[in-house]
Amino acid sequence: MANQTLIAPSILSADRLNLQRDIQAADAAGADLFHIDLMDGVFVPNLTFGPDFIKSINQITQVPLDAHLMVSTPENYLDSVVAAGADLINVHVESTKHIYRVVQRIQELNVRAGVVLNPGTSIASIEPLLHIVDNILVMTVNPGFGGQVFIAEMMDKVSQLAKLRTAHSDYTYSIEVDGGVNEQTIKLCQQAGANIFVAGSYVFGHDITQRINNLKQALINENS
Ligand SMILES: O=C(CO)[C@@H](O)[C@H](O)COP(=O)(O)O
Repeated sequence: MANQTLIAPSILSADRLNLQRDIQAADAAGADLFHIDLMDGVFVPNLTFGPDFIKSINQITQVPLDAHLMVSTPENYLDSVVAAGADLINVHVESTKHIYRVVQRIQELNVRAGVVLNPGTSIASIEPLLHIVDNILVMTVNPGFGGQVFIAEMMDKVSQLAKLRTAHSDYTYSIEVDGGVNEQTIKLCQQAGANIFVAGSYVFGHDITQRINNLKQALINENS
């Protein structure tokens, strides 16, 4: 996962009444990772899924699962999210008083640990974590809702993180982007140095196979 290019459809935008259909369509279309947003209505003004939901998804797909915890006190959910089958857990810096301990705990549970930077959160806030984290998720919208407009200014943050990783041999994190990713913005994200691309409303509610192919094609064309 560290340097692999991964397309991660965000389940938030899937059809709730036809979740299995949408997830299996994305799986068949070559989704590399499913991004699952857990929101508690406190850390962000929206409510979504809990650990049981991750468990259900894990039963219908072999695709690895990326749990994005938009909850206060994420330490309360780590064990159950891991037991449910998450392969990567992303935690917001502001959501806990003990972000270093949370990262360590996720890794003790043998799961990849990521930290999330909101648009208003600086790289400096995670500087002490850069040598231990497995992933950094750069939010390219404000967290809480699908279908928002991509904030292009966040590309500076992505390129700084990529440069820091090149400059430090002990930094091994992958760089994930989330919010407003489509066949155009994905190219900007890749140019800046991201390798995991979350896309919700661009993929779901449309021809899922076509949309995932478009994203993959945009990356191939960008490379050639
Ligand atoms: O974390 C979030 C929203 O807070 C995302 O994962 C959204 O699900 C992305 O949706 P789009 O911006 O791609 O529609």
